[in-house]
Amino acid sequence: MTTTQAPDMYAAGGEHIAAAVDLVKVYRQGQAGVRALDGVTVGFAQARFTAISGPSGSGKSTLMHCLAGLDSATSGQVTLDNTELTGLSDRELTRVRRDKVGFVFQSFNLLPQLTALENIVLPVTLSGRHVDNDLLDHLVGVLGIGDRMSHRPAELSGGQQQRVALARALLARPVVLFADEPTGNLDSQSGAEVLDLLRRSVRDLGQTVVMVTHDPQAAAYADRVLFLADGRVVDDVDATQAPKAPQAPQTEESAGRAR
Ligand SMILES: Nc1ncnc2c1ncn2[C@@H]1O[C@H](COP(=O)(O)OP(=O)(O)OP(=O)(O)O)[C@@H](O)[C@H]1O
Repeated sequence: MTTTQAPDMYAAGGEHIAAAVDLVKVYRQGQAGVRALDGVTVGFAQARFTAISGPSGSGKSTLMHCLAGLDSATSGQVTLDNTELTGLSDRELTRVRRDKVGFVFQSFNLLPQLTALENIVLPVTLSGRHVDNDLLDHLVGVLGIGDRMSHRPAELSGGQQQRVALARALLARPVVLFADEPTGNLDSQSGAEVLDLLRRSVRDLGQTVVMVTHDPQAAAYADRVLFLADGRVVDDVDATQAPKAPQAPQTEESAGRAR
């Protein structure tokens, strides 16, 4: 296990596709302030799967929102694909989010009136780009949703809806795909499948993925796990080097199956 907080390793830009330097976020609450991020310096390498983990209220979502240009920091720097987000206007931030960022949320966020296929292609067509049909076919095949393309979200299971959301995010070829508790609304089987698909997008498509999760089993799918506590990075584990990251404790039943 390696604990790293050295700012020079995580200087903005360089080999990192996304980075935060000395990021502070204070939410004002009347006279008081909540220091949700307290000087976070971290970089994310391309084509890696990073989980941001930590207890409730530790700042995971706030960090993700600042990295993705959904929220602005109180101080510090965020860079995404060599663009410094700090200081951009709302309009410029909207463009960065549209062109460079993909999202997968716990709640799927599909448009209910549209079919699965229409949901998947919507962001690309809205941004005036043409749909890469080869990539679309590939994603639909890998995600196993080919026979669901004409269904509306209400006619799909939670796992299928999250696969549609994943296809929608990946089709746009985002610089970084941010996933916020993507398995939070799924049963464990569907959740494991979605996590495996995220991992495959990193391996097969070279996608960079940053996932917020409080679930150690979900975090175990990542190459790297950042742990936050009280708005600070308290541990940074390279899971490709370390012994396999936290697994569910073995039950009598699973031990029996393994025997
Ligand atoms: N809009 C807001 N206004 C005021 N305080 C906020 C706001 N958003 C978050 N906070 C506070 O900032 C801190 C960090 O919140 P954040 O949502 O980033 O944590 P988290 O680790 O994602 O938590 P969880 O796992 O429960 O989602 C918490 O103390 C939270 O109450």
